[in-house]
Amino acid sequence: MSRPIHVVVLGAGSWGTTVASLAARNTPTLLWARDSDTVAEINQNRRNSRYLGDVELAPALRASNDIHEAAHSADVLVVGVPSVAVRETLATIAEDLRAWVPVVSLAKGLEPGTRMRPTQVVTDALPGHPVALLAGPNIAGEIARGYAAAAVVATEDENIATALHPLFASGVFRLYNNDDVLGCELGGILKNIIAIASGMADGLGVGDNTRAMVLTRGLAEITRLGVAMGADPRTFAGLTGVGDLMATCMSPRSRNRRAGELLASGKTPAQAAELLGQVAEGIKTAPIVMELAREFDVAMPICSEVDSVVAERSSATDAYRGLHRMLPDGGHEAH
Ligand SMILES: NC(=O)C1=CN([C@@H]2O[C@H](COP(=O)(O)OP(=O)(O)OC[C@H]3O[C@@H](n4cnc5c(N)ncnc54)[C@H](O)[C@@H]3O)[C@@H](O)[C@H]2O)C=CC1
Ligand SMILES: O=C(CO)COP(=O)(O)O
Repeated sequence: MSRPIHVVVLGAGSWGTTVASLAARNTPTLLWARDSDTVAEINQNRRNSRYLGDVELAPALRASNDIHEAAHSADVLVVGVPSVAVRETLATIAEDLRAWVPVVSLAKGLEPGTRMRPTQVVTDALPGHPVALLAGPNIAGEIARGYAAAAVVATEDENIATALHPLFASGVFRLYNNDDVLGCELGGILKNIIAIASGMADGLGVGDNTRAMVLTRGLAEITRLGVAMGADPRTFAGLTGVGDLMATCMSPRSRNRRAGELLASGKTPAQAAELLGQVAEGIKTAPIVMELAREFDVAMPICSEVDSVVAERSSATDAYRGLHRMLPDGGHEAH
């Protein structure tokens, strides 16, 4: 009988823990957490209360503090740390990982400085390892609680995608394949910025039509940049495009949407990040996306407004000027 595939997940935040718990229902799975209290809580109480409250994790899930031992035991490695930490985390374990172990990226941001997508960073840090992306409308807290969802395994090698499915899928977590890694990854990265705009809209109390306009025009600018960079336009109509945009812009659990609400209430980006206590990738990604917009000569007016707010050049109210409620006398309501 063949030995089961061992999955190792690096990063025990809300999504890394959720994906590890999904995998642990299918195959032996080890979750690396840098915090020893988190390791103890997962192993003893099947909880990661800092990130997932009272959610009960899969009984078979094990956690460890030892990143080297964890990486050494991996047949499949999942990277669940924020985008800014992907390179340094993988550099730590480059010598521990066996040859050809596939690496699955969960991150939805761009690396400051290089402007690389997380799958590009993986290839750079671990040359020779097949790389895949897991993306889609996947708010961690809901999936951890067992609500149904779907995601896309994006990789250029269909055999790898097919081999990964049984490790993560369940009756309520459906997986699809897509070989447009660029389009799938950009959809997940760029929607975070539109979600900040959507949160600002909620915070300012604009109408539902106004918010729908922002989402629809947001999808248009995501697609424009993606196509200019070489992605397939059809990808943006799927789960990793409009699907993830809808979930993130509408969910009260989305950290990016909540960051937008906090900015609308007058908090600075630093205060918003502090209050969230979890990563909202769009805050750091917005200026990098504007560099790409300039390089590819693509108009991205909504991302530009969000970039101005997170750089503290303007306020959320400024960003929504012209989109406020018109009063009977023809004036505009000030927020
Ligand atoms: N939470 C969600 O619903 C989803 C999140 N994602 C993406 O997954 C990635 C991870 O997000 P979350 O788990 O939500 O983040 P989180 O903020 O909940 O947790 C981040 C984890 O990474 C660790 N970490 C942070 N900086 C680190 C560093 N320098 N070195 C090592 N570990 C570090 C933290 O200790 C924590 O365990 C992000 O790129 C996010 O956009 C993708 C889909 C869904
Ligand atoms: O990417 C996500 C859902 O698919 C998570 O969004 P937030 O990071 O805004 O919570």
